[in-house]
Amino acid sequence: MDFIKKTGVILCGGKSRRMGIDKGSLIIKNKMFISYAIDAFERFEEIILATDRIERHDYLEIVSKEKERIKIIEDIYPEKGPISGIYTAMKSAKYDIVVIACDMPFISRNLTENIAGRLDECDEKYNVILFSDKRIQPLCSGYRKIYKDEINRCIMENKLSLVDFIKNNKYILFEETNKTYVKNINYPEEYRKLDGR
Ligand SMILES: Nc1nc2c(ncn2[C@@H]2O[C@H](COP(=O)(O)OP(=O)(O)OP(=O)(O)O)[C@@H](O)[C@H]2O)c(=O)[nH]1
Repeated sequence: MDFIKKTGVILCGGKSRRMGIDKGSLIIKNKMFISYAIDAFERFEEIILATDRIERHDYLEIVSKEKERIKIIEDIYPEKGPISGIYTAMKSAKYDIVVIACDMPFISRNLTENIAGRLDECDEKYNVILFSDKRIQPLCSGYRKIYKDEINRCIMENKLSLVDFIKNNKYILFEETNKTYVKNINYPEEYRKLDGR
């Protein structure tokens, strides 16, 4: 199989305050959320699990051993949210990155691959930002490694909004009408309602 020359990044840090337990370790149809995310990057040459503290997340160690292409990295800046995971991933990624969150169990391989394809097609200064469910989806988008220093500067200045970072730089929108792919599960009630859990 020819691998896609992009780095797939799965954000799996955070506090899970609303859910109460790590969202990546939740199970639907006998499979952990994190495994659905890994499957979405099946054809990517490199996969990064971006977490805040490795020792807190045993299940990440276990799933990372399933494939040689998976590595776990720890946020360089703690307590700064998803932007910190994206920055740390960019620093160690071989390629431009496609980012998804670990709490999107319906994510599709087609979607991640289409975002990767759009990164290849468009000018290399443009991030590729998903527009779905009537809004931009910064946690399911393609980012260029050239913005690493810019993102670092945002974090240093405590400007932690990814939406602001996106809007202050070059981007194109990638539209996806099926909003199910990016549905994320944040609350125990939402999890309980999932079919086949
Ligand atoms: N690497 C990394 N990922 C994060 C961090 N904060 C959140 N995430 C991830 O970003 C995605 C969205 O996170 P949220 O749902 O907004 O935050 P959360 O902390 O997971 O959950 P709440 O505490 O309930 O808001 C999830 O995939 C999280 O795993 C962080 O500080 N570092």
